[in-house]
Amino acid sequence: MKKILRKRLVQSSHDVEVQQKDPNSPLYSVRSFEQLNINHNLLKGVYAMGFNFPSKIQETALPALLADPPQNMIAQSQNGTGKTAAFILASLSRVDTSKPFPQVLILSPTYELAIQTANVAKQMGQYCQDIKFCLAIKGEGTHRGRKIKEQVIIGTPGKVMDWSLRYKLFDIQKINVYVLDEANVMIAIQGHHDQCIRVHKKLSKECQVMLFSATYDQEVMDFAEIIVPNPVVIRLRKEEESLENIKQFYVVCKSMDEKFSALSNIYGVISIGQAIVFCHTKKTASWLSEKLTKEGHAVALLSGNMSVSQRIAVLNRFRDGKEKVLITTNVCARGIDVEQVTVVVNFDLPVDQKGKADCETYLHRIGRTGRFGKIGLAINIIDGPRTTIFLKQIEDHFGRKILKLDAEDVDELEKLNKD
Ligand SMILES: Nc1ncnc2c1ncn2[C@@H]1O[C@H](COP(=O)(O)OP(=O)(O)OP(=O)(O)O)[C@@H](O)[C@H]1O
Repeated sequence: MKKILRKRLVQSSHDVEVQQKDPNSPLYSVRSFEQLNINHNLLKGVYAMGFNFPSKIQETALPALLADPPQNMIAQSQNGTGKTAAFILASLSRVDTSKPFPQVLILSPTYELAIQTANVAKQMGQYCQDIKFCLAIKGEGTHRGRKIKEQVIIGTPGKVMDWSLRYKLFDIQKINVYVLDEANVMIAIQGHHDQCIRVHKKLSKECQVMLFSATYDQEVMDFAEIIVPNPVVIRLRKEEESLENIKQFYVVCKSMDEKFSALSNIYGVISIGQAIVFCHTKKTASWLSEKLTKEGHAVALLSGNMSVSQRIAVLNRFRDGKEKVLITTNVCARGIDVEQVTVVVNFDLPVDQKGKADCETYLHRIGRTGRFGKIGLAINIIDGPRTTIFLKQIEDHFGRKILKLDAEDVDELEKLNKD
């Protein structure tokens, strides 16, 4: 199995350039970054990050976002196709460094994501030394009353609302660019929705609004079109949402012990890259991590009841490859970008509040692998009729077959080579 996966997952280095020439790929581009009229110093940052050509979303969104007058946008593109870079390039292009106050406000649903986005922004802006960044997340105190001078604020909705509306640490009317990353969840989740809308209502009429997400519910889309005036809308068809480069499989187990042993077998193959294992509850996640640790495996656990600093420390260790496996719940399903993740395991399939398969979360979870055209594997563990139905619902929703895999049977594993 190790051999097969190594062949499939690691020898895919030619892929990005090939995919960028394939018109059907989300990485396809006809233009270069130079042709997108990006500021010279930002362009240097882009190249320093190793980006040679824009992806489809970058080349489609940037001309409209950089146009004069600024265009509002509601954009959709698959997981891992470079949305973050698109909105950061557009936002940083609008910063007037002669003005020492916030002009760009980027909201993320979690603090891990806000930190990650801020890091991308700092890298992209590394040659624009006068652009300053400020993180508005839990744990980041500001001295009461200290006005924020940095031009770019990246944070979570609650903290941003506190700093702007409650403590008046910056003037929201002076914000020129307002970005909602993971817009679907920002609008669909009640708490975030209320905070984003309260901030949004205080923006000036001229402020450019950008919504980016890999998925949009119809209600969210309807609502977004009401709050974002005259937007340029970039949408995907349902069948384009799930990525070809992520191969999806399922394994059937009869008991918790079998699930555990299937996972142990899978664990055996992931020394070649890294894996994220998703569980339904914090309890299962910690049970699983204890059990694997007892067997001598180095695993990391990330769950919602950890403190801010613990969560960030766990993610940093995982990013640095200190642990190969991260066991988590939905807290890590969205946006987290760790390039070396080759396998995602759904120890439990995601379920929504109505007791149906949560297809959107499924897509975001498996999108933690297969970043920017890399090949990834998603393995779903099924343990009875209920989860079989969920799997079917997911297949039907995306119109994509999920193949059976026998974690014990080498011939079956050969299937990985054929798709
Ligand atoms: N033009 C490019 N060339 C090469 N790599 C790129 C390019 N744009 C982005 N990337 C890389 O691709 C990966 C995925 O990008 P990013 O995180 O922006 O995707 P995303 O669409 O925001 O994903 P998600 O929907 O999961 O949040 C990152 O590691 C990023 O550095």
